[in-house]
Amino acid sequence: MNRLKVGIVGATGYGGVELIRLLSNHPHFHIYSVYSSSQQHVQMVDVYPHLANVPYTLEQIDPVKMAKDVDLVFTATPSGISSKLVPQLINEGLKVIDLSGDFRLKSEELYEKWYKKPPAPNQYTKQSVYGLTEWFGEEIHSSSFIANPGCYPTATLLGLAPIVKKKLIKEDSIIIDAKSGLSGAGRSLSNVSHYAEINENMKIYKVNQHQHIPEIEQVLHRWNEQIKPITFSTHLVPMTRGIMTTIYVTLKESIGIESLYKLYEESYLDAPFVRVRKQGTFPSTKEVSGSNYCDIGLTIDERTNRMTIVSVIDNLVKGAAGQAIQNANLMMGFEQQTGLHVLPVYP
Ligand SMILES: NC(=O)C1=CN([C@@H]2O[C@H](COP(=O)(O)OP(=O)(O)OC[C@H]3O[C@@H](n4cnc5c(N)ncnc54)[C@H](OP(=O)(O)O)[C@@H]3O)[C@@H](O)[C@H]2O)C=CC1
Ligand SMILES: CC(=O)N[C@@H](CCC(=O)OP(=O)(O)O)C(=O)O
Repeated sequence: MNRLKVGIVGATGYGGVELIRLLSNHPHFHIYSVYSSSQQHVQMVDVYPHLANVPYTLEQIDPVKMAKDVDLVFTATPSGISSKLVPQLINEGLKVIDLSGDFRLKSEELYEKWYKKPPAPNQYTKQSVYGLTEWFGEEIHSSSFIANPGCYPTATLLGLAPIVKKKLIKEDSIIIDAKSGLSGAGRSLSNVSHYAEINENMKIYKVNQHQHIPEIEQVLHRWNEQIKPITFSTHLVPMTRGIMTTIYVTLKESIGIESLYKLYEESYLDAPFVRVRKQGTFPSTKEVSGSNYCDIGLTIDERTNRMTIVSVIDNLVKGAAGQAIQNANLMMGFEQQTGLHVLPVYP
């Protein structure tokens, strides 16, 4: 079988370089071109010395030429850039998986409010399918344009889906306490990601203003219209990769822990990348690092009737490049695991 030719825009960033790592093992996708807005005719090895044996040279972003060269493009570009670039790629007939937040929110007002940027043209946002693979697989399969989910929403929504869909929780009770490693902020340096600022430190940021709040609420409403606004806090922790979301919800009625485990296990029976942990155990970020897994642990506090759900992912894999490839697999009719059979890197 001829391999499908794919292109990567933003290959010099963390999402892009993770796409290169994972696609290098893919039996059906072949990285044909990598593109950059700032560096052309530069070899990838000169940007990333760890890619010493990778032959790619950065090319100019030219939608017309791209459409002649490749079948599918991953855009690992910042929000505000994808909104302008992706429509050009779609107009050229390319299939697109966009890793940014530009096409995830269906409401232009919400995008402007939370991203503080002009929204993408509505006709393209309407076409996009939200790529939370485990729950929207059928739509993804019949789509040619995916808005790949944010990293925090991926961990949060996979943790909440079974109980929200079954309407088991009080609708105004969702609190999400989330932590991320530094690579979640991308490759460009800021004061926040300065070693001296983050080493042996922990910081809360974007308090009640995080752009992933409306993304999470949009999906929760698809599952249960009665869900009320969530409380969602994000923290930077001194590690390179990983996201942990600790989610608190109040149950409407008391439910045995055995029944909850049964619900989660049944919900993810056909989801090879979601691992519901054994009762009484909780996942840590290192236990999924470098892999496409989302690991979930659960418990109920019988004194308060509150449930605690812990969901961990690698932000660059299941939170970005891995899920993007999982979606590309479904879109092209391959098994979702194709090319993603990697165990976590431990320790
Ligand atoms: N890091 C993460 O964990 C996650 C990131 N995302 C999203 O994925 C996208 C990429 O993130 P990430 O890789 O971390 O970011 P980085 O900052 O590491 O890389 C982004 C890349 O975008 C390219 N770029 C910048 N400006 C332009 C432009 N005007 N036109 C075309 N390309 C441009 C740059 O490459 P060049 O200069 O070579 O063009 C840059 O290397 C973002 O939208 C991010 O929000 C989503 C989930 C998780
Ligand atoms: C650690 C860190 O800074 N993480 C980033 C994740 C950004 C991201 O992925 O943005 P979009 O999903 O909106 O594209 C943040 O919290 O803003």
